[in-house]
Amino acid sequence: MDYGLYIVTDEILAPGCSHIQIARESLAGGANIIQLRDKRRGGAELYIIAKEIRSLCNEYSAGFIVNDRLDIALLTGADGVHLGQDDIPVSAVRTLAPRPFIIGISVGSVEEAILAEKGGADYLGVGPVYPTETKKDAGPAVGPSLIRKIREKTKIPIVAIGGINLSNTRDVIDAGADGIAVISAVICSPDIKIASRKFVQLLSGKPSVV
Ligand SMILES: Cc1ncc(COP(=O)(O)OP(=O)(O)O)c(N)n1
Ligand SMILES: Cc1nc(C(=O)O)sc1CCOP(=O)(O)O
Ligand SMILES: [Mg+2]
Repeated sequence: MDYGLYIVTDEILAPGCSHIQIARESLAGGANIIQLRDKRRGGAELYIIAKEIRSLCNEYSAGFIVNDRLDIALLTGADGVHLGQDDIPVSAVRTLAPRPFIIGISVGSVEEAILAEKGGADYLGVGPVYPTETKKDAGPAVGPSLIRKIREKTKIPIVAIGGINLSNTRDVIDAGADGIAVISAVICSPDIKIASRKFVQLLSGKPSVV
């Protein structure tokens, strides 16, 4: 899985723009992974949305991850689920979802990262790297130095999240992140496709032409 540009959907930050529209525009701009993240909708609606995003991701050969909802991920053929520290333990999820199903875990310390890797996680969501308004309970920013420390102690891919923008992307990649998970810097921009493309170009080392 290429973790490069990992877009997390959020309809609250983008009034009038649905998860599906966010996914479609981000994919057209070159996003590698879409994570469906919705704390409000029930399973019936999420199931329909997730199925649609699954097929969009297939069109672009991109990965599809569902936040929190293992049931929705499994039922819609998602590539994986993203879990927080308080969610079902990875060892339990594995009994229902063997590899190649991907399990991503949020971590905010070296200790959590080591435990997540030992427990069988496939990647680590490290954050919040920078201050963010998007997730109020994310805790204090850990900075790129934590990515460097986690890189030294673990082997599985690291996805940096929290306050990632075009100006700090280089720093988190240089610190050892395999990808960046972005919400507001893409979703709150006037054009999601163009914003995604700028990140992709930055990650590929090419100068931005848009
Ligand atoms: C890639 C990635 N990393 C971290 C998170 C945060 O997940 P979690 O801690 O479960 O918090 P919520 O997103 O559920 O509020 C993530 N979603 N994606
Ligand atoms: C969903 C999420 N998880 C975080 C964590 O630290 O685990 S920070 C975060 C929000 C990221 O949004 P933005 O790109 O707008 O800062
Ligand atoms: Mg969660």
